[in-house]
Amino acid sequence: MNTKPIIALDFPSEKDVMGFLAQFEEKLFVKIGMELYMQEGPRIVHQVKSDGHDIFLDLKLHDIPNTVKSAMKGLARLGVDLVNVHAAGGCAMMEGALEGLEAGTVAGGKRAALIAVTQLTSTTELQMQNEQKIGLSLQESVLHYAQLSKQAGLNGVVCSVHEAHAIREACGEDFLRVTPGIRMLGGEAHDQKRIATPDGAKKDGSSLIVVGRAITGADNPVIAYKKVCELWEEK
Ligand SMILES: O=C(O)c1cc(=O)[nH]c(=O)n1[C@@H]1O[C@H](COP(=O)(O)O)[C@@H](O)[C@H]1O
Repeated sequence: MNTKPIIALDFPSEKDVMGFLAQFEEKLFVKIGMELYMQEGPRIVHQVKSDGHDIFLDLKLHDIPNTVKSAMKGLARLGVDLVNVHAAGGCAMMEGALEGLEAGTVAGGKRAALIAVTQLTSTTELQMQNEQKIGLSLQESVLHYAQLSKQAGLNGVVCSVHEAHAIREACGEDFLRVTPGIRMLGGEAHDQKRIATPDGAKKDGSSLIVVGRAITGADNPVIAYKKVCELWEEK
């Protein structure tokens, strides 16, 4: 899989996205998430794909197994590269997602990689214990969800950089550790709680990084992206 930093296209409209992408000369790996997809639907996926970019479609499905299976079957037809669900939906739901993805992938086509969100990078250990009533440490909870996702046959997880190393040890190098919550040194965290720099992510075992506001909110997004790439490439 393409290992370029994934740029989160958290924009409200097609117009904003196209204006943003027009600044770049190279083909990118981008993430289309809820904000954009809820406004523009499958059309924006087709458009970004036809411009030659790789796509992580981040809709974080979380429902009963049958519903997720059917929804994933539909998403598979969009021909994206990476999709996700919430691991909290359970093993049967994740197996359903995989079945749907396989059933919906066109014959001879490449199936999207399927990953599961463990604990959101905006969650702290205290919040997890108080609000979700999970009596584990955050590291243990993330690791548990990673192992459950692996058992269900998924290709990896979304986690923070802080858990990536332990997941690689437990689940193997090929099991993807996709890490959002990426900030430049001293950059504003916004709503993220478990953050790291691109070079920290590389060092600590991320397979892929997801970067939104550090690039999209920069005065010059192309320069910001290049800086992230340099740090990510440096081992
Ligand atoms: O699944 C995700 O992509 C995701 C999971 C997670 O735990 N944390 C997280 O921030 N994300 C997404 O990653 C992006 C991070 O954006 P920034 O905080 O602006 O870099 C957003 O689009 C989030 O929806």
